[in-house]
Amino acid sequence: MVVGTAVMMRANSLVRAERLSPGLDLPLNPSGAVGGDCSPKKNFVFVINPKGANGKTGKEWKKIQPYLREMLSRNCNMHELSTTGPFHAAEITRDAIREGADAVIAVGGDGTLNEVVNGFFEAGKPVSLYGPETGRSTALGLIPMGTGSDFIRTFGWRNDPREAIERIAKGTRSRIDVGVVSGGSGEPRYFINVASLHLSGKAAFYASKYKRFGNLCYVFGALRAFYGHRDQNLRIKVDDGDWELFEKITTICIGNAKFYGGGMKITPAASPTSGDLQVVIFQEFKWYDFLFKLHKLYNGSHISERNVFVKSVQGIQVAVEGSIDGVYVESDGEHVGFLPRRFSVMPSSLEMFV
Ligand SMILES: Nc1ncnc2c1ncn2[C@@H]1O[C@H](COP(=O)(O)OP(=O)(O)OP(=O)(O)O)[C@@H](O)[C@H]1O
Repeated sequence: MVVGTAVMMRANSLVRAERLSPGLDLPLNPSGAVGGDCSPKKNFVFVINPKGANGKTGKEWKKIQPYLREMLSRNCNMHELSTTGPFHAAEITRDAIREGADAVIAVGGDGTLNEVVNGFFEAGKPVSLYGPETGRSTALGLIPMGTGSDFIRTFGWRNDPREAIERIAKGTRSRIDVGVVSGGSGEPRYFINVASLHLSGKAAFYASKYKRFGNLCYVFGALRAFYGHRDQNLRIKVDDGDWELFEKITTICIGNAKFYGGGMKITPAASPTSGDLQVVIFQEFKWYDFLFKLHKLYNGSHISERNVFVKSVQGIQVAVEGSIDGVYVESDGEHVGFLPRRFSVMPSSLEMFV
C-alpha cells in the first residue's frame, strides 16, 4: 500500500519538493525542513472523494485550486490523493501518517471525514510516526464539500471551502475527542460526529442509498426505515454501572458532536472537546411524534420530551433483549453492523485545525 500511495502521490502532487530520503515518499527530514531550505515547509496530504455530494466534490475541488495554492503553497508541500472507493480514504491516511505527513485534510462530506478519522487509528491505537517525546503529530483538517456536512455545524462553521482553507492556513490546532464503536468482528470503528442505532441506524443505512436526492436523502431514509419498524427492549450498561432493561426503544443517538441527518441538533449538549459523549434515548416515539416534533429535533428541545432520556457517558454498551432481528448501528452516517456494540470516547485523541 505504501508503494501504491507513493505512486499516486507522485502523480497527483500539486507541488513537489526535492526528496531527501529515498525511503520516504514525503520530502521530510527529521527536523521537518524541506529540500535543504531552512524554512520548515510542511507536508499536507489532501484526501479527496471525487464522488462526494453526487460528484460535486470533484468539480468544486478543481475550482478551488487557485485559492488553495495562493493560501498554502508558500508554506506547504501539497499532495493530492483521490479515493477510488469506500474506505480507501482510511488507507491513504494511515500511509500518509506513517510517511510523516504534518496534516491529512479530508475533502468531502462526513463520510469521507469519518474514513480519514478511521485512518488515524489501527488495532485500537493511534497510528503515529513520531513518539510523544517529539511533540509532533499529524493534524486532521477538513474542507467540507459533502451532502449533509453536519460535523462543521457544531463549530458554527459554514459549508464554505474557502473559509476552511483559511482555517488551515491559519494553523490553529485543538485536541478533540473521538468516539469508538467496538464489539463487532474486526477493527473497532471510530466516529467524530454522531453514532446511532435502531430506527436512526436503519435510516442512515437507507439514506446512503438515496444520496442522489441531496439533503432529501435523510427524509427518504427515515420514511423507508419506519416501514416495518418496531420498538425494541434493549439492555444498556452505562460506564461501570449494572445492565438495565430499557423498554420500547425507538432509537438511541450517541453524540461526540451535536448535529446529524442534515441539520438535526440531535445530541444538543455534545461537544468534541468535553471528554465525554451525550447519549439520547427515544422511547415509544411514533412516526407522528417525529412529524409533529420535527422542529424540536432541529432546535434541540426534544430532550425535554417525557419519553426522551439523556445522559453524559464515557462509555455505553447496548445489547438486544431476547431474540429479535438485527438492530442497525451507524457511525457518522455509515452502516457499521448490528447490536450488540459498545460506544466509548477517547478524549483528546486527535489534533484538528479549528
Ligand atoms: N471514489 C469513490 N467512489 C465511490 N464512492 C466513494 C469513493 N470514495 C469514497 N466513496 C464513498 O462515498 C461515501 C460518501 O462520501 P462523502 O461523505 O464524501 O459525501 P456525501 O455522502 O455526499 O456527504 P455527507 O456524508 O456529508 O452527507 C463515503 O462513505 C465513501 O465510502
